[in-house]
Amino acid sequence: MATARGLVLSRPVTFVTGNAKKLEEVRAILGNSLPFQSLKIDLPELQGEPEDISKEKARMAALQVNGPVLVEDTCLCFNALKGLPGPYIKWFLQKIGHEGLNNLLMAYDDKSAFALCVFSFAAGPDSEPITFSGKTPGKIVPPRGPNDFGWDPIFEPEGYDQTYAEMPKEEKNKISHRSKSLALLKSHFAEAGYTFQINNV
Ligand SMILES: O=P(O)(O)OP(=O)(O)OP(=O)(O)OC[C@H]1O[C@@H](n2cnc3c(O)ncnc32)[C@H](O)[C@@H]1O
Ligand SMILES: [Mg+2]
Repeated sequence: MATARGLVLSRPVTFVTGNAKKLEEVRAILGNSLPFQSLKIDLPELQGEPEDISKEKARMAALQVNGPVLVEDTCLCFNALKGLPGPYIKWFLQKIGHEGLNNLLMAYDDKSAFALCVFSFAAGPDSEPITFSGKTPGKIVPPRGPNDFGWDPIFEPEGYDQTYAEMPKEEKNKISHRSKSLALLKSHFAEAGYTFQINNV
């Protein structure tokens, strides 16, 4: 529905993810600024360019939810490997672990990498998703810090001497790929004048 102020979403946005740690971070970063509910579905792992993957995830999620959805896809890209593992990091991590990921770079001096998070928002199953990409540069190091979220122990963001895993959560959330992407999403929602009517649900 369009109003003088912009678009009214009559249903809350559903963040669809199978990853509890992502959800935890998204909740911490968004706080009360953008009301959403969450739904735990493991959407298919797709191939291709990060933005296309994220958009396709949003289309699939919007069909399942039949309403406004938010999804994200996260990549870890090694510069020496021309961006790989990229969107395939989940399988690489699962199969070869932190040590194997370090070993992939053994033949190269360049250990630089970047974390990339691409959020997609679709207003419904018939709407074209829009994407918001956040990127944090860093380097791949032998694991340090608690092993409770993916590749956090082997990613040391540029300008820091701690890995994501060693940083206090609030610190990671200030500089992370995820928070940068969510900052863009928030400004888009503010500019588009989306209004939420979550009390009516
Ligand atoms: O259901 P979805 O949202 O897809 O959740 P997922 O766990 O399948 O996530 P991805 O497909 O985006 O794959 C990204 C991989 O990177 C991991 N990951 C994502 N964000 C991370 C972060 O901020 N720090 C460390 N690891 C992260 C995540 O656990 C996966 O193994
Ligand atoms: Mg996934």
